Amino acid sequence: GLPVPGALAAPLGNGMCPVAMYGEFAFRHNRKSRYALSLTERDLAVQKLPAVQAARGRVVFNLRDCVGCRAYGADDHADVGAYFSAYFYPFRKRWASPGVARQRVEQCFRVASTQDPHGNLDEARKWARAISDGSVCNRPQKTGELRRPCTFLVLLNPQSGKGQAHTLFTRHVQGILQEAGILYTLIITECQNHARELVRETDLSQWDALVIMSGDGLLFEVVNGLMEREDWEEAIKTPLGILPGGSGNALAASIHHYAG
Ligand SMILES: Nc1ncnc2c1ncn2[C@@H]1O[C@H](COP(=O)(O)OP(=O)(O)OP(=O)(O)O)[C@@H](O)[C@H]1O
Repeated sequence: GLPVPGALAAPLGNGMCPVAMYGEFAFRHNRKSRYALSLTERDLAVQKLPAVQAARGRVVFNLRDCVGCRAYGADDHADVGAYFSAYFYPFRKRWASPGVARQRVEQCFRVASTQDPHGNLDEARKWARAISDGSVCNRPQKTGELRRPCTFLVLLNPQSGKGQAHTLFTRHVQGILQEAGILYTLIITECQNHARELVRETDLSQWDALVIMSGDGLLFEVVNGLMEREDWEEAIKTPLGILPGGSGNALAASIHHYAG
């Protein structure tokens, strides 16, 4: 990015945090307009240029709502530009129903400050790293240092609920894991106690978290599997996640409600 221009730094920040990075880019799918990006510890402000009036054409994304950011080169060899995409899930008003829900917003920028594709890619990577780091620092529950890449074991019960867990995973979860840069192994349980036995025997050091996509029953099995291990005292500290795949999903609903 460009050096932070002193005169712009204060108004573009959120008033509390100084601007850590500043750059001017186009959107991936609209190269005509240019946007000023200001990254602070808390948020990413996107200001359409020229900034005629404060707060017009300006959108601020909270890094707490960001699941990840990745950088990549152009598909087209004739394009010297590089790209970075940030994935946000802010609360937005629902369409045609009351209340708010998290909705996906992808912001994809084109870096073309030089004629050198490698230089542009380095710049895009710097932004992607800074935005990803910022999103991790802003998570409500900090679970210590995250290993990169982070690796999950996902246990999915294909029979749970109306038998739609696998479809729901493919349609809604897979993409978010990719956006967050999380590697995962998906195990589809074949019968009762499959997950319990697997968790009892597996080398847990391979996984940063165990994610259950099912109802309460499969989580119950996984907790039992962890407690049946010789190293249960350590094993039970493995972070567990639950994604609603069952019919009731009472536990998933309350955990996600309290986790925001
Ligand atoms: N492939 C499978 N075939 C049959 N049963 C399975 C399979 N995999 C897991 N199970 C068992 O199915 C039981 C019910 O699963 P779970 O509670 O997760 O779903 P559910 O009953 O649909 O959800 P909810 O608790 O929300 O009503 C669990 O005890 C689990 O051991």
